[in-house]
Amino acid sequence: MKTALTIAGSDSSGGAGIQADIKTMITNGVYAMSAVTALTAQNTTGVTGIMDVTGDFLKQQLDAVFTDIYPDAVKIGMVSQSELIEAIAEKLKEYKAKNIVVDPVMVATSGAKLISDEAIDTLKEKLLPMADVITPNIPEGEVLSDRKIESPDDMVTAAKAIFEKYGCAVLLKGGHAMNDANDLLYTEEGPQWFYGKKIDNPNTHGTGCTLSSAIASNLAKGMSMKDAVEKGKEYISLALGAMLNLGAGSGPMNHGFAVTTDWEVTK
Ligand SMILES: Nc1ncnc2c1ncn2[C@@H]1O[C@H](COP(=O)(O)OP(=O)(O)OP(=O)(O)O)[C@@H](O)[C@H]1O
Ligand SMILES: Cc1ncc(CO)c(N)n1
Repeated sequence: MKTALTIAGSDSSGGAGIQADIKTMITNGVYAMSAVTALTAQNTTGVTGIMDVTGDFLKQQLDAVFTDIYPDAVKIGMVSQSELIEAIAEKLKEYKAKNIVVDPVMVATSGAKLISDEAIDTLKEKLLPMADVITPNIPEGEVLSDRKIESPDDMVTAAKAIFEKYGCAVLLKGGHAMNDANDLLYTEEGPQWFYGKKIDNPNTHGTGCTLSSAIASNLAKGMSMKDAVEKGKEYISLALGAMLNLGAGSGPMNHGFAVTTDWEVTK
C-alpha cells in the first residue's frame, strides 16, 4: 500500500485540516499519517482558538514518521509560525521527501487568519522552492505573486510569475472567487486549465485541504501531475456533490462518499 503524510493543523470539527486530509487519503486508497502543527478549536462557524506545537515537537513527529514508514507523498497545510516552517524544511531536506504538495493556507473559509505575516515570508523563502506543486486560491495567489487577480488571464500571469519565482508547479484555484470551478495548473510545460462544474453547495469548509490531499494521494500512487490534479478535482466534485449538510455555518463535505458500509461482505 502506498503511504502519505499530512503536516497540518487539527480541525476539531473534522471538515478541514488533518481530519479532512486523513479522510481524503483513506478514500483515495493510501495509508495516511500525520504530523500535527497546531490544534485549532474550530467549527463550521469559525475558529475560536489556536495552539501551536513547538518546533522541536514537530521535528520529533517527523523523525518518528520518516524513520519508520517512509511517505510516498507529503502534503503540507496550515503552518502558522516561521519556526515550524523552518523545522519542516529542515526535515524534508534531511529525509529527501518526495512528492511534496504545499497548500499555502492563509485564511480559513470562515475568515480566520491562520498564518502570521512573518511566516508568509518564511514559507516563500524555505518551503515553496522545495514543493513539487503548490495549491493557492486567488487571495493566496495574489499574496504570492504580488499582483491583483481579477480575470482568467490574470490567473495565467500570476501562476506563471509564481512558477518562475519559486520553481514549483502551481495549481491556482479559481473556485469561489473567480469563475465556475476552473483551476489553472502551471508547470514547465506552460499553463493548463482544469474545468470543473460549479456545484451548488454552500458547504465548502475544507475544500482546499481536501483537494491538496487528494493530489498528494494520487502522486503517492505514481500518477503524473496532470492526472493527479484531474483525478483530485473529480474526487472533490463528488465529495461536494454528496451534499452533506452539517453545522450552522459553511459545513464539511462527505469525504467518505465512496466508503462502503458493506465491509462485512469482504471479510
Ligand atoms: N462549489 C464548488 N463546486 C465545484 N468545485 C468547487 C466548488 N468550490 C470549490 N471547488 C473546487 O474545490 C477545490 C478547492 O478550491 P477552493 O478555491 O475552495 O480552495 P480554498 O479556498 O483553498 O479552500 P479553503 O476554503 O479550504 O481554504 C478547487 O478545485 C475548486 O475549483
Ligand atoms: C486546521 C485548518 N487547516 C486549514 C484550514 C483551511 O480551510 C482550516 N480551516 N483549518
